[in-house]
Amino acid sequence: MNPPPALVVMGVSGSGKSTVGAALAEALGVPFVDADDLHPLTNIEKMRAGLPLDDDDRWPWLRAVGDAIRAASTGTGTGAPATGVVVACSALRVSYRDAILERAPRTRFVLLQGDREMLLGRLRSRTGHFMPASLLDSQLDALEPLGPHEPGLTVDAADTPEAVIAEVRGFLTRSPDGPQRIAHP
Ligand SMILES: Nc1ncnc2c1ncn2[C@@H]1O[C@H](COP(=O)(O)OP(=O)(O)O)[C@@H](O)[C@H]1O
Ligand SMILES: O=C(O)[C@H](O)[C@@H](O)[C@H](O)[C@H](O)COP(=O)(O)O
Repeated sequence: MNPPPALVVMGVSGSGKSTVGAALAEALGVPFVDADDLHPLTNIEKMRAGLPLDDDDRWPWLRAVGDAIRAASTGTGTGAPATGVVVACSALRVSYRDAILERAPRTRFVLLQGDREMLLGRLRSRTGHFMPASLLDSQLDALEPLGPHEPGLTVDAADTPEAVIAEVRGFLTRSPDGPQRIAHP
């Protein structure tokens, strides 16, 4: 049997990746990985200083994210059985998602899409995080929505985590196996 697919909960800063991703992993009974924890310190310091990351900053990080997904979802290198995994990762551009798919081909993406005002409100009231609200616009500029040929689904970032979990469960039931390409609205 194929191992369960990996899910990447993606979107701009403040869209709820960490919150929804952790709740989704718990609901599905699989491990959760926050890609924020895979950034090199130089990336964290750059964002903390209010500077957006560029491709050179992101490629090594995305490779590490892809490797972590492959390891967790197949058990490779961990000695653990394949369990599936949920990862919170911005994965803003198609090319970034392709880089993840190269390493972990059965990954599906869950894009949390929200409007700027809501996201800004969330970031301004979030405390204890390195990412300043001033970087939101650079994130929205970089974001490329999921295309019709990408595997995954787009959901409303304003929904409750429970509602997103229900949508993802429905999606997994409709396409339980393999890297199907799902049409997006
Ligand atoms: N679905 C949601 N509804 C209401 N608030 C949320 C939701 N998801 C996240 N939040 C809140 O918004 C802020 C940003 O969420 P977070 O998960 O850190 O986003 P991201 O990981 O995408 O940057 C946090 O303060 C979090 O509590
Ligand atoms: O590609 C990037 O520019 C960063 O990875 C960024 O998108 C990511 O969102 C940060 O890690 C901020 O953390 P939060 O998304 O948790 O705010």
